[in-house]
Amino acid sequence: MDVTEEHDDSFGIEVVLPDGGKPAPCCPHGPTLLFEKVAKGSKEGRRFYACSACRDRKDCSFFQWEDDKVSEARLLAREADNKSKQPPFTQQEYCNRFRKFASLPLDEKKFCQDCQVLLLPAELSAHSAHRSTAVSAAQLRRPSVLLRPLDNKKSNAQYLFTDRSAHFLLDTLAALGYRKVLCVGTPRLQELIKLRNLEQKHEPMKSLLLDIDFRYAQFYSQDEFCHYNMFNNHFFGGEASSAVLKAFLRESDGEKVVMVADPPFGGLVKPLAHSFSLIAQTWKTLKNSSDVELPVMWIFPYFFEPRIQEGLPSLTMLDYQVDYDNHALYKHGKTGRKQSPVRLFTNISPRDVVLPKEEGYRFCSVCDRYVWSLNKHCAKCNLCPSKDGREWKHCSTCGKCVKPSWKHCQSCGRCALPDHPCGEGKEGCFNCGSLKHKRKSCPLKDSHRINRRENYAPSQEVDCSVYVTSTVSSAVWPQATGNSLEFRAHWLTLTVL
Ligand SMILES: C[S@@+](CC[C@H](N)C(=O)[O-])C[C@H]1O[C@@H](n2cnc3c(N)ncnc32)[C@H](O)[C@@H]1O
Ligand SMILES: [Zn+2]
Ligand SMILES: [Zn+2]
Ligand SMILES: [Zn+2]
Ligand SMILES: [Zn+2]
Ligand SMILES: [Zn+2]
Ligand SMILES: [Zn+2]
Repeated sequence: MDVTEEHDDSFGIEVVLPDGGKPAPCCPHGPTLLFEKVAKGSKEGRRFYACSACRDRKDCSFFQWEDDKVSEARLLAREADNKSKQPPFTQQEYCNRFRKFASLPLDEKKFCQDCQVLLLPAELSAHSAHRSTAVSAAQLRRPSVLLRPLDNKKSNAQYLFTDRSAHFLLDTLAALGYRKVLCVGTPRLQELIKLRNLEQKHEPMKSLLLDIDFRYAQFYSQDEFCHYNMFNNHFFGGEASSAVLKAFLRESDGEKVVMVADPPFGGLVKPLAHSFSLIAQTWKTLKNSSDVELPVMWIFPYFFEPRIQEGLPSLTMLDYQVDYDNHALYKHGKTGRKQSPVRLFTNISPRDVVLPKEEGYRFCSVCDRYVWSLNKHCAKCNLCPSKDGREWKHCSTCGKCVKPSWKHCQSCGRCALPDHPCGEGKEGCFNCGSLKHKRKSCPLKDSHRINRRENYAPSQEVDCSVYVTSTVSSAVWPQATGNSLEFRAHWLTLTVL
């Protein structure tokens, strides 16, 4: 059966986190993740391994049932294939190349746009038929501008911060006294930190970039970049590379560490939370203290709040809207549905993260945090209720605030979109929306999924940009295609035989 039908709710797919038992087979992206396909009505589902990093089989086709017997020959072929897909140079070699490149005269500094590499003089002839550009000293310090953003939406989704968001993050972290920033999938933040140090106006900050995009390895030294996969906490450079992280996390000189992660938005929350916990655990062990937590900022769409809090309960969602240069659809300052859905989730005390007044944020003294201008405090709920940036309204029958587009429906006994499939049980399942069964027999009833009843992800309402697919709640970054929003579900595009 080819499982590309996201509406098929007769089964669900969950990630089974590694428990230290049998090691998972590896694809070119490190250890694969174990998934469990749970069919309707059955307790135990069939398990299979698939790539942790790629949600499209075109990018990584690894598939293996957990109970498959894999022949020696196939294992060898797999190993050879994995090796052939690794970067052409080691981090050490990239550093040596960078040093040589930096010492070249300006007119010999060339970057091949086709191959996305800095070229040394001896390599020029091999790239003579390719498009290449000159590289100024300023460009060399801004790799995120020089490199073409990976637009592979299903795997890398390289959306780069606007100056507004990057500077807000940087200024906030500096003001909070952090001197070491662990940049997980945030290359632009890392380069701004380095540029800020060059200004010599502030106390210098250290940064370490962990990213799967090894093109960044060309620009950084060994203690500034690790080729890393955040879905399985895999260091492609092995022990030497994870030792770099360990050294960075050590606060021996009193320099406070903070981790900032901006994973691809379609990524599964559970493995991400697991990797981040492992990093936090390493930090804790080094600190030799059990009652402190590594300060974290996880940047992700608001509708993942329940999932993130399930994985990392100490994180709180802030109202700040993070926006991106190369994402035309969501920009700060727009209203209604055009606002960016991306927020900060942090264990830093919300009252300490001062959101810019000039952009319309204000402090709510009751909630003890900064909120967006349209997020009005509701005296009845005793909180600032809005999640999506629009002004929510209180429904006295439901006893809570709801989205502005919702109306109270007498027959459903709750607020919903005016054109919702009305009447519980009359038109399919109220839990997941399927027309094939009723709520009582919903196979997803007890699973940890975003419930349609909640204010987050009613699949009828397009504006929340989320598409709930069985147990895998896949948030999907809507792609602007003309006037319509194309929703990309993921993970279920895996072919399950
Ligand atoms: C949404 S972008 C964030 C970029 C960030 N906003 C910035 O401006 O620096 C996601 C980043 O995560 C990286 N990434 C994607 N998949 C990854 C993975 N499996 N492991 C580590 N990094 C990954 C991408 O290369 C990209 O840099
Ligand atoms: Zn893979
Ligand atoms: Zn080339
Ligand atoms: Zn409030
Ligand atoms: Zn209310
Ligand atoms: Zn209501
Ligand atoms: Zn109704």
